[in-house]
Amino acid sequence: MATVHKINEDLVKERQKCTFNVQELTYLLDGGEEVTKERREFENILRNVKELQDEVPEVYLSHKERYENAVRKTCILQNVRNDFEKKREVLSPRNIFRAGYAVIKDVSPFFLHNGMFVPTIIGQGTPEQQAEWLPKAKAMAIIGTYAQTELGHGTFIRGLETTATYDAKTEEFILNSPKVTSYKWWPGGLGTTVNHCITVAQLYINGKKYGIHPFIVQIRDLETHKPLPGIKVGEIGPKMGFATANNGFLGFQNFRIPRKNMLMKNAQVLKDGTFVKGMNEKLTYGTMVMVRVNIVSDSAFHTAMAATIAVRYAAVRHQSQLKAKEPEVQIIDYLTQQHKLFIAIATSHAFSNTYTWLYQAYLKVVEDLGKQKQDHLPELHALSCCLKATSSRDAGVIVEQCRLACGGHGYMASSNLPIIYGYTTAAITYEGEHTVLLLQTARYLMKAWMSALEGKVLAPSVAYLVDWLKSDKQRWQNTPEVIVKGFQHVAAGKIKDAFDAIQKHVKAGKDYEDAWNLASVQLIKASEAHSRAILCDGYLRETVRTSSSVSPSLAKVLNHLVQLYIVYWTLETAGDLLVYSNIGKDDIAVLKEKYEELLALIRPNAVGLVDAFDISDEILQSTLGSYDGRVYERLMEEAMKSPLNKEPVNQSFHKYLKPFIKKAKL
Ligand SMILES: CC/C=C\C/C=C\C/C=C\C/C=C\C/C=C\C/C=C\CC/C=C/C(=O)SCCNC(=O)CCNC(=O)[C@H](O)C(C)(C)COP(=O)(O)OP(=O)(O)OC[C@H]1O[C@@H](n2cnc3c(N)ncnc32)[C@H](O)[C@@H]1OP(=O)(O)O
Ligand SMILES: Cc1cc2nc3c(=O)[nH]c(=O)nc-3n(C[C@H](O)[C@H](O)[C@H](O)COP(=O)(O)OP(=O)(O)OC[C@H]3O[C@@H](n4cnc5c(N)ncnc54)[C@H](O)[C@@H]3O)c2cc1C
Repeated sequence: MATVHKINEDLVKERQKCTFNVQELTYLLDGGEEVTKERREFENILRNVKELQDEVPEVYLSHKERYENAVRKTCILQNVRNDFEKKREVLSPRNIFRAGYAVIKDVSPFFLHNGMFVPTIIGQGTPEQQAEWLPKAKAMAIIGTYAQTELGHGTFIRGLETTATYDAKTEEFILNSPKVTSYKWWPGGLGTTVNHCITVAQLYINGKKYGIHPFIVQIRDLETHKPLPGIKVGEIGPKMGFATANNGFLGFQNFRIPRKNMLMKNAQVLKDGTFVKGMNEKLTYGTMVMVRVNIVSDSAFHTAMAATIAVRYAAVRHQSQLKAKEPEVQIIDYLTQQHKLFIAIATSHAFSNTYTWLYQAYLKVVEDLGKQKQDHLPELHALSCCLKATSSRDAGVIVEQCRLACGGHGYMASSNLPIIYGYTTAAITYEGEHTVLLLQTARYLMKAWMSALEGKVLAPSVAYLVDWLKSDKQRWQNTPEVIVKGFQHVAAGKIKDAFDAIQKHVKAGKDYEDAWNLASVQLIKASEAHSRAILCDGYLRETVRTSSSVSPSLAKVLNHLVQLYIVYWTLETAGDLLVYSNIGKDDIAVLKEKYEELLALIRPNAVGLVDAFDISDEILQSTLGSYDGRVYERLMEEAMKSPLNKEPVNQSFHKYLKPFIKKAKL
């Protein structure tokens, strides 16, 4: 039977101070009591699967052992999930995603199967293709990944070099990787796990190029798992993080696949080689849009994990004295510590709220596309690009800030902060590199600005440009609503500046493309400002909306958090607000005080707020962040698991140190 330990006294006191019902907030964050119950039930089942407990912590395993262990546990997880879903509803993707952390600790080698392979079959396959592959993929009779990026190209996907040449005689495509730069590079699970993949390749028919399209390709024998003839596949080696994601490379040599393996929901190739264009060639990029939306949710979760670890640790840790002769204080009582940590809690809420409406917008576009309507696609693309870029970047900064807030112990692998950082920082690059996505949104913003100048009606997310053109002289007030308008003014001002900069370069004789490049620092700043305005506006609206349906005590805390978020970003971007809005120096001084007041208001609820994320110890995997606060005991227990502590004298002493010391001359 597991030993039950006493909860750290500081944490007990912190929990007594909490002014709201933690459970109520958990239900709200999960999206309802039923979702929480389902999640806890599944997590409880996993907790009791003995084979999922590691005897040796993963960090001490070799690269190979770590991968093999991850595959072993992923298979168990999948079986437990299948059994669970036989009896009940299908688990929500968010609940699966969270539970995965309790099992794999790093990134699952099946991550891309569920995250992109299955969604691409759904999003890009015809009903017949779905009928053929979906049941097998969902049951994991076939395991796949999404192979798009190549050694030579990740961002500029129109430049991909893998070719799929149609042979009308045999009704097949012939896949080839003509150069080393055309090898697929990065896909998760590709290394040694999957037997299928979606390959994105340049389509050629009768010598003519028709752009990139997705193909479903079997790459390994289903029985022996050996690469099929014409396939060269392997793992790319260790990375900064993603240790068990099993990222791989893949090359083709005259590898033939049947015509039906081109996913043809959009464009099609008929038997005789006739190419039929789709409604919009960018629909081929659909899976990426979906994942970018999901990354906003991932960012919320990673921020919540880091906040939970760092806030609990800050409540348990005592260091230095505020006043001489008084006991050392909990480090959470230093205002600078609160400044580092409470924004982490608020940021997670901001991203969760944003994800809620962004996901709805995504579903609406998918529904519209089913009816051949694509009016809202450009707006969704622009929103998903800048919100993915900003949320992943902010999450990376916040996780690192939480690590630093834990002092030396934050640097321990057993704090789990390094692994969480490895994950969040990767998301800044994958699924569309940060700058590149901001520039995609900037394209949309430049067009929106033109339309605003022409007096056209704009999409809701950029409608503030019209308001700004009509009257930008709103009297400043230090209320969240007016501050959000201020962020919109900053965005509008930066959009105008970037637009004018392009025009200036064009008037001076530059090509539009060169002018764009010359203005691109301003363009990304405009995109960032737009993103911040969207985040603050959406977070505020959602909080106002939910506040009416929760208890007054919870509504009050939610209101403190959203205000903190908005005031924090006002102070961070005060220079921009001074340039582009009517805020004055005196308003900033008032807001500094307001910020300090908000830190004080949140202080008694800090532990309650992270408890409400309801991230179990098995998922957190942190010596510093566990629910019971046994920080020092856990640090010592984990240290004792080091293989170097298993023997009193390590053999290297006899082999090297002893002769070395003996030789040393005094
Ligand atoms: C509290 C929270 C709790 C829990 C959290 C939990 C849960 C979440 C739940 C589930 C999560 C589960 C899983 C996560 C998901 C999966 C795993 C994630 C990651 C895995 C690892 C990573 C995988 C990858 O990286 S895959 C590869 C990704 N690659 C890229 O992203 C490439 C980036 N490049 C591009 O996209 C394009 O090249 C481009 C930069 C967009 C440029 O394309 P192109 O040259 O063709 O286009 P132009 O720039 O010329 O623009 C022309 C025109 O097209 C418009 N356009 C472009 N793209 C799109 C689009 N996608 N849709 C619509 N329109 C588009 C563009 O705007 C231009 O329009 P205009 O001409 O009008 O201006
Ligand atoms: C952990 C991880 C997992 C991944 N998993 C997968 C996967 O499963 N499947 C898959 O297909 N891919 C995957 N990728 C690849 C990933 O999608 C790409 O690395 C990413 O899209 C960035 O492309 P790149 O590497 O070509 O960067 P590059 O485009 O070469 O970027 C290098 C620099 O050039 C700049 N740059 C490039 N183009 C422009 C431009 N037009 N304007 C201004 N600046 C520019 C960038 O801002 C950046 O600073 C993964 C990557 C990582 C790190």
